Amino acid sequence: MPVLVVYNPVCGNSTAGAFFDEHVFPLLRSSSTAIDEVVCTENVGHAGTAVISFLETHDGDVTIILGSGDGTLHEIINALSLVTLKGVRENKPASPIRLALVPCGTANALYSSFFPPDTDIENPSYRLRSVKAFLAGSGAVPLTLAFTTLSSPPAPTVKRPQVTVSAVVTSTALHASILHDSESLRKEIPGIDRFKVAARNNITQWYNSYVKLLPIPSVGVVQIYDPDTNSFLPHEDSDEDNPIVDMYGPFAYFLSTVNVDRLEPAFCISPVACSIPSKHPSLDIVIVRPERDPTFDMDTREKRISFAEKAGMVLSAAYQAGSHIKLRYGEDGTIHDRGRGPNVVEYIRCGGWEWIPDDVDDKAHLLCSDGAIFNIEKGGRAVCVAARPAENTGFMIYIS
Ligand SMILES: Nc1ncnc2c1ncn2[C@@H]1O[C@H](COP(=O)(O)OP(=O)(O)OP(=O)(O)O)[C@@H](O)[C@H]1O
Repeated sequence: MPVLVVYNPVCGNSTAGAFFDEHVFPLLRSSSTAIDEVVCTENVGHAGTAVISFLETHDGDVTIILGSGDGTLHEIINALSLVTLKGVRENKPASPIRLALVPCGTANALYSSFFPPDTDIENPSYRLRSVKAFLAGSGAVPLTLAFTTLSSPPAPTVKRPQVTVSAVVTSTALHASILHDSESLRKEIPGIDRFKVAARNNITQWYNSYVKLLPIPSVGVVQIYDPDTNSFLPHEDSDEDNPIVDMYGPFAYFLSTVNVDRLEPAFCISPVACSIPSKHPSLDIVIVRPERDPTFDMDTREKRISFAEKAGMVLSAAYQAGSHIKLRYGEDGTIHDRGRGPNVVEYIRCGGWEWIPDDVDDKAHLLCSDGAIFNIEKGGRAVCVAARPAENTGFMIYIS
């Protein structure tokens, strides 16, 4: 099986090169694994072009040993989704790409979801688990992908919509604003603390949008998580005759995941994604709408400032093993982890969603796909749908 090594020297704290020299290459040498090519990425987009040219010159099922964060994998997936392969693969059926991940990025959401940390995340033996699974001939699990189409408003000349593919997260609202702002903090704060700084700067913001939740095709309805029974139930507004759920803002938080239950080793934002795995390709969505607060009366600056404390509690609880999904409002609007009041978080499992931002709300037009930021055109919309490529195609991750 052809083996390609790709690592990003500037991801995370810029130590991927040293980690490969000290740990990954010696491990591969000790197991006499033949490496066909090594690529140290030189610029944005290089990982995608390098993988395409490797595939066009090497036949058969390929393994990539990838030292990066989630963003570099995102680049590879998106580069491949845009090309028709030539060379040795011209007119050949697609074959799967198997990945051994080496976490070298800032957040490493995919790695820490497949390998929930039970030790120091800097420990080399923790970081080499996926490579060791590959060397041991273990199985690889297929990734579900989220395809988001960003459409322009209707116009006399039709513009081709933009498509982005996520393997981790597709979000709008607070999370998209955090990722948008945190990029400019990368040099100053190379670690995950830059996300916390960006969160503090955006926490009073609300986002006006109209949302449609689409059913999981094989299930027929949109589902909602019920903390009392720790299970998914049909959403009260979704049945087989009318499965689509209409939802109105303002939204404080709107984030969907595939494949992962966390976005950082300890930030378990969609905790049941892994503890109650979906049998079908689907998205887990975490939504916070301030209007569910029993004390909400109108959207004022004061209300946004006082609600920011509650939004902060939700995010803090996500760091406590994902306990935000159990939070409820008391009658006076205070938040508790018990009681019978409305759930603070609406935790949805569905086949897809549409986000149609209010024209006058600029920040509601931001969309994040695995850290890459997009702007939805005024009058346009974003439609995100989950899919799992057919067996023997797509991307697979070696796990132990
Ligand atoms: N030589 C390079 N110089 C500058 N940027 C690069 C280079 N090689 C790759 N990149 C870019 O680095 C960006 C960051 O990589 P990546 O997302 O993998 O790491 P991260 O952001 O630190 O981690 P995570 O996504 O897990 O938070 C990618 O968008 C990639 O295009």
